[in-house]
Amino acid sequence: MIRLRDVCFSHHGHGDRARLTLRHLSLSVPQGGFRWLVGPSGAGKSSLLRLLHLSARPDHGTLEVLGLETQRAKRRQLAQLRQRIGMIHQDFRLLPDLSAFDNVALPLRLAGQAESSIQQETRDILEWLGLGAQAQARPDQLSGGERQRIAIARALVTRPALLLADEPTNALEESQAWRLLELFRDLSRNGTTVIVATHNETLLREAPAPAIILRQGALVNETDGMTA
Ligand SMILES: Nc1ncnc2c1ncn2[C@@H]1O[C@H](COP(=O)(O)OP(=O)(O)OP(=O)(O)O)[C@@H](O)[C@H]1O
Repeated sequence: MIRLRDVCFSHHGHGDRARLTLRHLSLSVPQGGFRWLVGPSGAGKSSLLRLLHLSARPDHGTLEVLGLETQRAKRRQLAQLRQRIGMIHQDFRLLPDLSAFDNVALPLRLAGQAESSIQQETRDILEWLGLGAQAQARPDQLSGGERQRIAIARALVTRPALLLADEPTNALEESQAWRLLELFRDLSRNGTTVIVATHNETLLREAPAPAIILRQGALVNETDGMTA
């Protein structure tokens, strides 16, 4: 379960006056729920994903992620919680000096998993995403779509309970985007909460699902089908 009550958030930049980026957001997503996250550029979609990924904290209000109220949680609880969250960043954030394989394996290594199962699971997900042949390539030797699929593999390899995706299809061909969407839906049917920020009109039109709609940091409404 994800629950926000009256959450406000501002970016505190260098010397700039902080501007309210998210305004009094209250919403909830049940475990296993799938939500599109939509709104014009600058509406606050990435900022909301940052809060849910525990990379930033609300200035105000309460934020519950996977049942844990984050403001009351201890540092260790937050670290454990973070290991249950998969995040696909808009700019991929791959480590440039590591191979595709080692980028994907990293969260499993950080979680202290046995090397034999790391090898197996990393190979499996790379194969599934059609990247078996690129396993030893570094990110700068890969295309944009391949890099995006590495970022997707890294987010999925830990089988997260919450998957957050920021524009995960923008470098993908249409057939790959549909395949990814099917995967997200399967994950959600199997109990993973999935929140996908997108501008992809085709996906939104062809795959109606409840949407969290933001405008200028405020929630417009949550719909049960098509987005506004
Ligand atoms: N690191 C930052 N420092 C200061 N302001 C920021 C920072 N990141 C985002 N903002 C501001 O916060 C607001 C919301 O940005 P955010 O990236 O969350 O929007 P978005 O809906 O994800 O946009 P896009 O669709 O273009 O990715 C914008 O006004 C943006 O300029």
